[in-house]
Amino acid sequence: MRYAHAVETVRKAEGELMARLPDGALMQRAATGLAGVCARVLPRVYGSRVVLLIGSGDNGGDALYAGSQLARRGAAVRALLVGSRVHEAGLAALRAAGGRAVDVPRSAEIPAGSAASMEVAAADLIVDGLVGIGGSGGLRGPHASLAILAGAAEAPVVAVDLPSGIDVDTGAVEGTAVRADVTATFGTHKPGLFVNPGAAHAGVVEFVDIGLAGELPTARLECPQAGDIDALLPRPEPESTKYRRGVLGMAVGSDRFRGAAVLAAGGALRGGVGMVRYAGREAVATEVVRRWPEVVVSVLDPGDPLAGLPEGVNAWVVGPGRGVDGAAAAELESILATSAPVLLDADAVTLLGQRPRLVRDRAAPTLLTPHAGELARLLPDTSPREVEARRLEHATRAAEEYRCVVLLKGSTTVIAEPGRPAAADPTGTSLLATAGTGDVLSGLVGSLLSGGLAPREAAMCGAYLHGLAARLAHDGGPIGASDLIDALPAAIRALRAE
Ligand SMILES: NC(=O)C1=CN([C@@H]2O[C@H](COP(=O)(O)OP(=O)(O)OC[C@H]3O[C@@H](n4cnc5c(N)ncnc54)[C@H](OP(=O)(O)O)[C@@H]3O)[C@@H](O)[C@H]2O)[C@@H](O)CC1
Ligand SMILES: [K+]
Repeated sequence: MRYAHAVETVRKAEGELMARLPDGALMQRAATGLAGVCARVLPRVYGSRVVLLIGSGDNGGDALYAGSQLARRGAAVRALLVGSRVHEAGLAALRAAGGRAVDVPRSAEIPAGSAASMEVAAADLIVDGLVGIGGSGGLRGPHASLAILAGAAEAPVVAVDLPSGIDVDTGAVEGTAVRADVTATFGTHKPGLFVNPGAAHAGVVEFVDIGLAGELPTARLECPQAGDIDALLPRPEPESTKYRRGVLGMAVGSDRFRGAAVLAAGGALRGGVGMVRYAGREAVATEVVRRWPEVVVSVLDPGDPLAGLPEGVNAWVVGPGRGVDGAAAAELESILATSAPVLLDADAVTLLGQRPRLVRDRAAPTLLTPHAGELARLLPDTSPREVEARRLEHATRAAEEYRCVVLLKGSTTVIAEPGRPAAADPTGTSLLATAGTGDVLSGLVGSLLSGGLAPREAAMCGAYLHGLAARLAHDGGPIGASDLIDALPAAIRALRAE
């Protein structure tokens, strides 16, 4: 598991550790780790041209000390000073090691052909020490110009602690931010490194241990790795039966959206469920069984649909393609009145917006799996754009307001549960941005719920496998939701092989 802490927590932990260490010791640890990352990125240190982008704060100080270490190993190091101040001791160390510093004019534009722009273009490695955890908002003035120049240069960019310009605690990017190939982060990960758009700016994240672990409380955000997911996934045991492995009830699809039912059932079956019990109209049930003969169906009578809902299921998936009419609302209410874990997706989330109490007052485990548009409908005065830009914040808010677990789908899937650290899925990919992938996810996570996982853990495992399956299914061309289903067994195998 990778853990991330908010800025305020990092500052407090650093303060406590610093009080017990000699002056500057923490920065030296950070700088040495950073120099090591830079040395691994460069084909060779000796003779290479390293350009440091240096802002006012200690982030620049880290870069200057790391630059001094690289200069001692024979690199030609240039520091471009762009802040209103500079870390003087770091600058002195760089100069003593043979590095040079250039003052960048504080004007907003850095003209092509200026010394600074030529240095950046000719670099073998660019180190982003513009701002760290003391930054706020998108980059300003010459900081922004340097970030753009670095993005246009051929050299790899190593970000110090985080890519300058991303919001450390949320991953939001408001304006210009550095796009790094590698980020060397100190002491703990920062939430913005795991959540898009920040995560997409961070590149490969390398953790540099500066001895902070003992001072850190519970993480704000967790990012599960393959081993964590493997440890959570239910495994069939010798005495497993289809009932023990889990019976999943599915109230999904409608005459109009039959494919949603087929895809969701496929996600459940390939997710390892013991048995799927599909409940729906005859035409849909027929399609489901044609594609998946192992599904047991309950054909619902349009005159009295609630009477036909199967009993004795371990968990329910409700909503994808189901519609938002009165019958769908009554069905949702009836399923939420049971004591089984329930996953609400798509139309069921929309219905919930008008009836929040259905979930708020529910004692049994409940999981919502909205995309940004659906989540926005659950939160008053919130637009889908705002949800996309600050995913973590909005998922957390919805989980608290509805007192349940929320999996927010999208460019980074995040999972929130009141009183627990949020989780960010690392496997997400734009390959998943096609119709029907959400239906597959609902079935997959439902199967894990029916297998006994708690909603947060089922959501973490489902999101991880879903992204991994997309990557495995991808052979260069586009993929569809059905390909995801086919790739799920390979994703589970790949996890176990690691
Ligand atoms: N604490 C520790 O023990 C350790 C800390 N460590 C390191 O210190 C880093 C934190 O250092 P920090 O607190 O000095 O802040 P940091 O982010 O370098 O600079 C903030 C300054 O930048 C500016 N600025 C802000 N926003 C801006 C914007 N949008 N666009 C442009 N400029 C902007 C603003 O300056 P001003 O504009 O006022 O000149 C502000 O004052 C941390 O990330 C890690 O790398 C490690 O060595 C380990 C030990
Ligand atoms: K930085």
